[in-house]
This record gives sequence, structure tokens and C-alpha cells, in this order.
Amino acid sequence: MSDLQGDGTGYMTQFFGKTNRSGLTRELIEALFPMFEEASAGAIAVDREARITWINHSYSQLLGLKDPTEAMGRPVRQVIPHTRMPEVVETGKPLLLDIMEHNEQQLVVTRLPFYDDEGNIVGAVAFVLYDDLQPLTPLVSKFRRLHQDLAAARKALARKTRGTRYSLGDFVGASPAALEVKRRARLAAGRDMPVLLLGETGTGKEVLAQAIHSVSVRAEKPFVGVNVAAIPDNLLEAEFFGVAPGAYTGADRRTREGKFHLANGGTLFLDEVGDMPLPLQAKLLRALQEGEIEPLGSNKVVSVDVRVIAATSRNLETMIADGEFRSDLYYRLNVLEIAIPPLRDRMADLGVLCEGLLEEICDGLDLRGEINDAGVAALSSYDWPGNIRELRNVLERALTMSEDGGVLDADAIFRVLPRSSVRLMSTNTPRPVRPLAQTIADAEAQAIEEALVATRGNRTRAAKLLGVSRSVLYEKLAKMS
Ligand SMILES: Nc1ncnc2c1ncn2[C@@H]1O[C@H](COP(=O)(O)OP(=O)(O)OP(=O)(O)O)[C@@H](O)[C@H]1O
Repeated sequence: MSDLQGDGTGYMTQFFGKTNRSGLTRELIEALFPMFEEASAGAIAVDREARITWINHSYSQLLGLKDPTEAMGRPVRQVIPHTRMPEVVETGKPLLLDIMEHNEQQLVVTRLPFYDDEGNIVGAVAFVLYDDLQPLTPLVSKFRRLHQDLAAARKALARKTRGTRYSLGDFVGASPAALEVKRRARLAAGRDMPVLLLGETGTGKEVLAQAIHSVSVRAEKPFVGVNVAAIPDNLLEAEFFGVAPGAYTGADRRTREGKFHLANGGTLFLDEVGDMPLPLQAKLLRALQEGEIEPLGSNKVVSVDVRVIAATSRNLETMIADGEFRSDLYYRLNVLEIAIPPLRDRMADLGVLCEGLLEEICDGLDLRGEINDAGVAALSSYDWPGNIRELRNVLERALTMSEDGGVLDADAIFRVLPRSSVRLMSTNTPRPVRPLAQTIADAEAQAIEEALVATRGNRTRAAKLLGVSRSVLYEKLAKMS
């Protein structure tokens, strides 16, 4: 321990009486003080007037003082301009942890007042705990990471409680067409009426339905989605209205709640409503008109209060003309219609969509996802039959295949754009060999995308072309998104 006063522990008597204000003995303080002084990167003391009374060797070196004795008796601010020791002397309040700038260096400091036998402040002492922030970096980044995790978990929890993953901000786009969609969505959110969302596959119908729910008066109530096309026809009624106990003989004699019941008080999202068989259309209409449902095998009706948001990629008016959709149900559902344009009609949004989707893809992964102007231009040469879902898949594949995981350029995009896009110039870059499962999954995704291109997004026809059932196609599409 260095002592500019030169008399060993002499300065100690100068700082403390026999006991301090809180009753600590001088012995204890005398044992602690040298430890602190030695472990720290510097120590200094000032008197009641904030003039330096003592400074140790390491601090004078840290401050770059040629002759430390010259600092004695000088106002501490003259020597350390950013110190807050005068404030400690003035208020009597310790500053336990602070970061102080000195000559472009950041010092982590602690400052404590000290008292005489009568409890009067007679000065302050300060220790430099760290003379750079480096040792604290792991601590600070761990704290930041935990903080971010906590914020993400809180957000996810809030969404889970509401049953939604998306809010209006998640519907990305600033083109006039996208802004009009958002304007109508806000209108829909403000009024408790049925909404019909029209748009091709992957245009964001579900994103929008959840967003409308999350800003509506029903936001705190459940959001329940049913994809009509993904459920075999013979199970749809039970899925919608539930099953009373004992309705079926055999193993499963339990009550099963239907989606209407689960959505009670909230929003029921009917995706691909155009795929609903006619007999069920009649039952749905009745449920909407009466606000009552009758679970399968029960002879009791149950009141329900749900707001229906329906969506379809099919032309319901043509279906009505062909006798495939009930016009009375159509008018019941179509009180407020929102037509979501396909991606090819809002190419101005490509850049911002890429930014948002890349961020989403890279979230939680050790990947950097960026795309340059040439990459975006390459994307705009394609007409996107699978819309934003397909754009997301293309970006994901491009990122996985890009060797440095860095900025996606035109080459990286052309390498993964579906070959069926006739407008593309193909690059002859050979594809790296990848695990078989991934190659098969990609080939399957490509076949599905080609079928959707051929049918302009009509999934019933695409499933037929692929020789799979509609529900299998939906299952595969869900895995692709
Ligand atoms: N405007 C948008 N901004 C950002 N992401 C979007 C947008 N629209 C869609 N997406 C993303 O595209 C994917 C498909 O969206 P979504 O499921 O809402 O489409 P959809 O129209 O309901 O499709 P489908 O008719 O096939 O069910 C999701 O990953 C979603 O996050």
C-alpha cells in the first residue's frame, strides 16, 4: 500500500475516528481499507472542501501526474475534471457505482463519504474499481442478452395469451396497395362485424386476421383459427361444433370442445372457407345467424359469441354461380371485404419485405441476413405465385446455401429461384452437395411450388396435379412456411 503522507497507516486516523457513524470499529475499517486500495486501480481522498488530501501511487500514475505531491491540497476537480467527489461531500450520499470519463478512458469508480466522531462529514474517499470496461464486457453482454430474452419471452407470452402471433406492424408493406389493406384492417378492427379476406395463397391473410383481432375489442379473448381445407370433410362438423359425451360409441366417449366454443368471446378465423362442403355451409350459416351451436350427439343448443373472419383464395362469386357456395352465407360473411393484392402487384414492397423476412429468419440463429439491390432486382424478375410465403422460403434457401452466410446478391438469389420461372437467367454455378433429406425436401418444395404456379395458387387443383390429398398438401405447405 502506498502512502504519500509517508507515515504508514497515519492517514487512517485522519479519515476515521475510533468508530464510524454506523458503529464500525476502526480496526475493521483499517483491515478493509488496505485491501480495497490494493485491489483497486487507484484510490484518492478529499477533505470537506473537496481538496485532495491523499492519493495513492497507482491513481496518480493512472491520471498521468508527474509529481503527485503537487496534487495535494488542490481542488479535486482541477485534477480530475469529471469527478463527483464534491457531490458526495456535499450530500453525504455514497455513489456506489459510476462510470467516469478521464482522458478518453472509462473508469468504473465507487465514492464514499466519511465522518468524524461526531458524525460530521469530513471528506470522501474514491476507488477506481476498473480502469477499463473490458473485464465487465461479459457481464454487460450477459445482462443485455438476458434482458433481450426476457423482453422476447414477455412478448411471446403476451401473444400466446391472446392466441395471436401477429399485430398490424407485422403486415409489412408501404406500397399504396399495402397501405390500403392496412387502412381497411384498422377499420375492421374498430367494428365488431364479419370480415372476408380475399387473396392468393401466402399473401398474409392469416397475418391480417390475427392483426385485426389483436387491435379489436376482443383482443384479450381467444383467437382460434381453423383451416377448412386441411380437415377431412367428415370431421369438419365435430371440429366446428364439438362433440357431446357419448356421441360416439367406442373408445372416445369424452366431450370435445368445438372451435366455436373455444373462440367464445373472441375471434374465429375460418381459413379457406370456400372449401367448405355445402351441408356444413348451412350449419355454419345457422350458427352465425342464431349465435347458437349444437354439439354433435347433443340435443342442447349452446349460445356462442364469436366474431368471424373468413378467408379464401377462391372466387366465391364464381362458386356461387356454379352452385358450390351458398350466396346467403357469402353475404353473411362478406360484410367488410379486404382484398389482399398478390406480391407481383406490389413489387415496390419487395425490399422492405426482404428486410423483415431476413430478420425473422435469422432471429435466434447465428446468421446475418442481408440482401443487396442486385439481389432484390433478381427477386423482382420472378412473379411469385406462392407470394410472401414463397419469398420467405426462397430467402431461407438462399441464406442456407450462401457460403459466407452474408449479403445475398443476384447470384445467390438466381441459384435458388424455382426453375419454372421462365423469365430467369440461370447461372451455371454448381450446387454444393447437401444431405439427402434436405435435397428431397427441396425437391418436394419445388414440385409444390411448380404445381401452385401451374394452378395459379389453387391448392385443390395443385393437390390433384401432385396426386396427394388436399390435407396432405396443406400439411406440407405448413411445414414449408
Ligand atoms: N405483409 C406481410 N408482411 C410480412 N410477412 C408476411 C406478410 N404476409 C405474409 N407474410 C408471411 O408469409 C407467410 C404466409 O402468410 P399467411 O399464412 O398469413 O398467408 P395466407 O394468405 O393466410 O396463406 P394461406 O392462404 O396459404 O393460408 C407467413 O410466414 C407470414 O409471416
